[in-house]
Amino acid sequence: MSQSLYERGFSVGSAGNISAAVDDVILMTPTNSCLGFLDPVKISKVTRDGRHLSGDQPSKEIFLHKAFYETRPQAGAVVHLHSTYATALSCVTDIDPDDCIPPLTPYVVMRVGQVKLLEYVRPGDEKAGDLIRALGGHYAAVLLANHGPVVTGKDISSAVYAAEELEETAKLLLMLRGLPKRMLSDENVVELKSVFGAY
Ligand SMILES: O=C(CO)COP(=O)(O)O
Ligand SMILES: [Zn+2]
Repeated sequence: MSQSLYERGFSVGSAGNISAAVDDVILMTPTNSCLGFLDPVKISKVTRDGRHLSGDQPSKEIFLHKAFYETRPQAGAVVHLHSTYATALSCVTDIDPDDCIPPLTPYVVMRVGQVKLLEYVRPGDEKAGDLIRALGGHYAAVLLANHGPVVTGKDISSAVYAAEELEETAKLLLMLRGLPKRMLSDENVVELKSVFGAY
C-alpha cells in the first residue's frame, strides 16, 4: 500500500511514515526511507514505549505514532503524509482548528471524522506526542500545521483509505474556496455516524 501511495503522488522523496501496532510491538517505516521502496527486512520494530528492537532506526515521528496508540486503543495503524492538498490546507490561517476538514461529503465523515489542527512543531519533536495525548483519543486524524496530515485506522488499509479521503476532501475544499457551498448538516452527520459508526 505504501508503494501505491508513492506511485500516485501522495508522498514524495522520503516524506511521510507508516506504522502498525501488532500485539505488544510497533512496526514502523525507518527514518529517511521512501514509501515507494520499502525493504521488509529494514522495517523497524519498537516496543510500545519506543524502545528499538530490530530493523533500521524508526521514523523520527515515533513520538507522534506512539501517542496515538496510547490514546486510541482502537488504532491499529498510523499514516503520516505530506500529501499536497492537505498540506496546503495546513498552511491556511482562517480554518477552524477544531474542525479543519468540515463535513463536505459523507465519506469524509465515515472514514475520517472531525480533524484537529495541531500547532506547528519541528518534525521529530517529542512535543508532537504531548499534543496528541492532550486530545485524549477524541480525534482519529489531525493536520500538523505547515506540515501535513496524520491519520489512524483500525488497520493499515483503513488508515490509508482515510488518508486518501482526507487528501481528496482537502482538494475539494480548496477548489471550492470562495464559492457558496452546502456542507452536510448536523443531522446528516449524526445519521452517518449511527449507520456506519463513529471514527
Ligand atoms: O515526514 C517525515 C517527518 O515529518 C519523515 O520523517 P522520517 O523519514 O523520519 O519518517
Ligand atoms: Zn512529515
